[in-house]
Formats: sequence, structure tokens, C-alpha cells
Amino acid sequence: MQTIGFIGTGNLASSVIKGLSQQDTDFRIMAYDVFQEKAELLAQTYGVASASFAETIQGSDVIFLAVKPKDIKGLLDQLAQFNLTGKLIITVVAGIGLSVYEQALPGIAVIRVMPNTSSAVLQAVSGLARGRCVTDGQAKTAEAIFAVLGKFLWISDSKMNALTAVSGSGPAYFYFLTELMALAGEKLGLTRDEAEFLAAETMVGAGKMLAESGKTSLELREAVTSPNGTTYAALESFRQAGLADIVYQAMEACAKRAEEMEGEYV
Ligand SMILES: NC(=O)C1=CN([C@@H]2O[C@H](COP(=O)(O)OP(=O)(O)OC[C@H]3O[C@@H](n4cnc5c(N)ncnc54)[C@H](O)[C@@H]3O)[C@@H](O)[C@H]2O)C=CC1
Ligand SMILES: O=C(O)[C@@H]1CCC=N1
Repeated sequence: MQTIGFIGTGNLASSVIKGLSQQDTDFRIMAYDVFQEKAELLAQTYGVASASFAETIQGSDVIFLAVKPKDIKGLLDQLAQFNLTGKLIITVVAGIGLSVYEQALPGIAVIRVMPNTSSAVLQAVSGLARGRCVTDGQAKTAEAIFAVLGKFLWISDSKMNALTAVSGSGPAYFYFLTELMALAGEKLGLTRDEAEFLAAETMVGAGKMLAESGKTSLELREAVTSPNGTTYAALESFRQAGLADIVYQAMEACAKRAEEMEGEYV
């Protein structure tokens, strides 16, 4: 059995620990946060161990870094004080490239991962970028973790910010669209509860169709769209308002922000 030690127990780590704790895995989990009570609450909720920083680092085969980008430099300075030989570092920190870790921790195995918060319901999609010192066994360990949490793909470090714009931040875009649809439904005469229920269930159902129907998003969209019907009217309005550009600009801003972070925080 291998031990995964989480450093930082915020939103992302909570989603991952929640997901892992639902399945019978070969992993033992330890968690540390600078706010001790936060790690303890999480540990109690999911039946995992909370421990000190040193215990977590020394007792883990996989050290899972889940702090904000602004905190990574200080954390790497702390990690450099420990003997990490043979351990695997998994980092989910947005925007910070593999070379930063490899410079700070020479010779240590690092895999950079961009998961998403759907890890909590085992429906994440994660991108994994392999560092130079990672053994095949360590790569398999990372695959075992992210396969439990959903789907994954290996990708080059240079594409990680683009992947972040699609799937790392992506859940928020769908939640935002759900909020906007609910607000519009209310304006059109539904109650808030009716509109929120309908918008959320529509998002869930459409996602399930994408997952289970074997059809593409284009095919599924066409099946809803009658010629000159109601959906057609809505989609034409989206097109005329330039939705494709709006989506591109938002995702470009996301990737650009990820790119800025390394220079800003390291
Ligand atoms: N929230 C999300 O949807 C996703 C987040 N990420 C990445 O995951 C990382 C964490 O994000 P969130 O969980 O959303 O942030 P968060 O703010 O909820 O959690 C970060 C945690 O790290 C703790 N922390 C800070 N410095 C620490 C240190 N030196 N040692 C131990 N704990 C420390 C904080 O107290 C906090 O509990 C970020 O780098 C983000 O880019 C990646 C994919 C998705
Ligand atoms: O907003 C953020 O910076 C993080 C990275 C991907 C999702 N949330």
C-alpha cells in the first residue's frame, strides 16, 4: 500500500480526497494544511489521517501539492530541506511548469497534473505531464490515482495551460452558464426555484447524454434543433451575439493568466 500525502487541503484537495475515499484503493491518505483545523476537519470527514508537515513528507510515497500558485515558492523551499529520494511529487498548481520543480528539487520525480473538481464525483478529466526523473512505476502510480477520479490523458508540459483553459477551469464555465440560464428563466416568468431546478437538471442531462449516448456534441445539438424551430431561434441569437468569439476570448484569458503565474510567483 502506498501513502499519498496532501499538502494543502482546500477545494481541489478536498475533491480529490472525497473521490479517492469513495473507492476501495491501495492508497493510504495523509493530509497537512497550514490551517491545522482545516486538515483535521477534512481528515475526520473522509476517515483519513491528518499529520504535521514533516510527518506528511517523510511518511508519503506520493507528495500531492495542492496550494495556490502564490504559495508554491515557499513550499518548494521547505521541501528542499527534506530527503525526497524515491518519492513522487504530484503537483496540481496552475501555471507553474515542470522546470520550476526540477530546478528546486534536482533529481526528484515530478508529475504536473491539471485535474478538476469533478474528482469529488469520480467524473474528473485530468491532464498529466511527466517530469524527467519519473520512473515507469511512478507514472503507473499517478495513472492509478487519476483513473479512480475519472479519465486522464498524458500531455506535454507546454500544452498544460491550454488544457487548463478547457478542463481545469471548465467546470466553472458550465456552472456560470447554468446560473445565467436560471436568471433568464426567471426573467421569462419562472420562479427562481423552478428556473434553477430546470437549468441544473438540463446541464446534468446534457452531460450524461455526452457521456453515454456515443454521439458528438454536434450530433446531440442537431437532434434538439428543429429547422426554424425554437432551439434554432436561440442558437441564431447566440451566433449573432458572437458567442464563439466570446468563448475563445475567455479561454484565451484563462491560458494567458496561467502563463503569467510562473513569472509572478516563482
Ligand atoms: N479549485 C480548482 O478547481 C482547481 C485548482 N487547481 C489548483 O489547485 C491548487 C489549490 O487550489 P484550491 O484547492 O482551489 O485552493 P484553496 O485555497 O482552496 O486551497 C489551498 C490550501 O493550501 C493551504 N496552504 C497554503 N500554503 C500552504 C503550505 N505551505 N503548506 C500547506 N498548506 C498550505 C491553504 O491554507 C489552503 O487550505 C491551486 O494551485 C490551483 O491552481 C487545479 C485544478 C482545479
Ligand atoms: O482558477 C484557478 O486558478 C484554478 C486552476 C484551474 C481551476 N481553478
